[in-house]
Amino acid sequence: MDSIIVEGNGPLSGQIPISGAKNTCLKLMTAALLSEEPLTLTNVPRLSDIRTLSTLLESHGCEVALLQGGRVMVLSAREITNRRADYEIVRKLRASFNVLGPLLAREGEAIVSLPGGCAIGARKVDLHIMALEKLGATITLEEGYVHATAPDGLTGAVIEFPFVSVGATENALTAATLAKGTTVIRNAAREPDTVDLAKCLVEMGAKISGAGTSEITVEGVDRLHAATHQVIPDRIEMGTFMIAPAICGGEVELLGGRRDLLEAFCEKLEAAGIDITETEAGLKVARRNGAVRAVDVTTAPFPGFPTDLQAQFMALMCTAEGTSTLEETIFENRFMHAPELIRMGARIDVHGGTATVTGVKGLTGAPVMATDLRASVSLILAGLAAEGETTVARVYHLDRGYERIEEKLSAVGAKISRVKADG
Ligand SMILES: CC(=O)N[C@H]1[C@@H](OP(=O)(O)OP(=O)(O)OC[C@H]2O[C@@H](n3ccc(=O)[nH]c3=O)[C@H](O)[C@@H]2O)O[C@H](CO)[C@@H](O)[C@@H]1O
Ligand SMILES: C=C(OP(=O)(O)O)C(=O)O
Repeated sequence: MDSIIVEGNGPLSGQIPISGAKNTCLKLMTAALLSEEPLTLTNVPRLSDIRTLSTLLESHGCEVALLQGGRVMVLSAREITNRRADYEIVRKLRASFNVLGPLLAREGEAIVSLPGGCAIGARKVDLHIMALEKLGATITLEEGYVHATAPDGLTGAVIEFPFVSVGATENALTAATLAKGTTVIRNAAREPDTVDLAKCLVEMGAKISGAGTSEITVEGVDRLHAATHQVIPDRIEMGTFMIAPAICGGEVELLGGRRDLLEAFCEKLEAAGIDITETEAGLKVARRNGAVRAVDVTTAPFPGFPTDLQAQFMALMCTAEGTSTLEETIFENRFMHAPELIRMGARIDVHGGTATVTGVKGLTGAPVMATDLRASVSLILAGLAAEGETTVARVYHLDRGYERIEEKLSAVGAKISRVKADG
């Protein structure tokens, strides 16, 4: 397995282009299963998660063609040839569980393995199942697979989630597009990913209103048609790279960056003393002088502070002036980066869902282990701020979600390189 080597860095300067959003693109790809006609996606990120989901879609009979060096993807599901989503693929990423809604809505049956993804908590699927049952599906759990049937099709219903689930909202949304009648999804996720999915479904002919609010209404239609849709910028990649100049000093412009996708995070970064300016090309982030201040953070569904940026923010807080409290409310096991940061000299106490971070004068490079996607990148950020060399092992997690990360960070002056497993 490859490793990444990072050396402590001075100020960064330059531009980083932001790729299309992984978590959005994956859900858009599942929508292709709803129609016999092709869905063309542009601004597709080149990531292993995208390749893994392509393989899964191909296993259902969907043709996946990549154009323009992988930036454009044409998905044609003329015919569904297989309704079973295999454990060997689904275990690799959580989003693959979202083939369930589209397969069930189109075929009246889907057999999908319980998902995997980052080991950051129990990550149940009861809300997905509840939502599809409301739409009239019969669901059983058979040897690790969710078997859903609706031989006469799905029927619109009121689905009320007890708390926000991005994945369950999206499974309900895609399934409801082909259900008979009206579906109302209450306490729906408001994440930009969900809004972009709804937008794409509308472009495919679905009748959806209220996306971006807590109540989404879907009028079922008989069929969806061809569409072309541009994937929104990756707000998590953007937030990650905003931390780089914050932790090293300097000024970096994020090309294609959009503040509206990350308002809560931007406010916390500003409270820590970082300058953020909207430019014509995106967002400029600078730490011109002075130390970073400690700031408390609580993760929450959108528009709150994203759980996917908690690890990176913790890396920043490790060298901030003062003590900060980071509360993780989405996942019960998402502090796996803390022990690794401690190896680099950080002072962190974790109690349940709360981490208390006391800033230290400097971190020191160390060999560390990447445990999940966002944890991996937090170690790279910490490595950029540390004295000496940090080797981050097991970086396959990183390649799931960050496109050409060494290239992008090197371009702004970071000392980062990859050691290939085969030498
Ligand atoms: C609300 C939230 O921030 N969701 C994040 C979550 O989406 P993802 O869709 O993976 O997770 P959910 O939004 O569904 O999960 C939110 C919470 O609900 C729980 N749950 C979920 C479904 C279910 O059927 N039963 C259940 O109990 C989960 O265990 C979790 O504690 O991880 C993604 C990848 O890190 C992030 O991009 C999303 O922003
Ligand atoms: C945790 C993530 O991915 P997954 O849901 O596939 O584990 C992520 O994108 O941060």
